[in-house]
Amino acid sequence: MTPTETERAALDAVIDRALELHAGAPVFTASVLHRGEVFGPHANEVGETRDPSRHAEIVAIARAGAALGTTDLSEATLIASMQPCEMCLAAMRWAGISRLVFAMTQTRAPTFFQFPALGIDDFARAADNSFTWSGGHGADRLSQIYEGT
Ligand SMILES: Nc1nc2[nH]cnc2c(=O)[nH]1
Repeated sequence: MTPTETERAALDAVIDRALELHAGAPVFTASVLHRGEVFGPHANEVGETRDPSRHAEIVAIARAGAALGTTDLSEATLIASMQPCEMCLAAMRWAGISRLVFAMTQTRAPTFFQFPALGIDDFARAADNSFTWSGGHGADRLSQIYEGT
């Protein structure tokens, strides 16, 4: 899948936000792009909420759904600084999102995944390819945050 210009612009903003927030520990950011409107960037809220499920993508999906008054984000694209983890891929699917664009990849930063034997291709296949994705865009800008961790 080739990201649209709007998706690339939203990804650039997500990357910028991660770099702004970065102060040592890895930081993750994500947005939901829905009909040209960007919800985000939002950061991971695991630390402040003490909730291990509060990944940036979950926050972005929750905020977009709340703002739009729906759980149906089937017209949206999920945009993330890091390849979404297994939990976030499931949340994306529950929201009906079928387009995904991200920067850093599991291949380059494998430590952030709980099921390392499974790659995103495996998840797409297991979901009957009901979502398309494109990753690695701008990943070099984030190598200081995620690589070598
Ligand atoms: N993609 C992603 N990976 C993570 N690993 C730990 N937290 C996060 C997060 O918020 N997003």
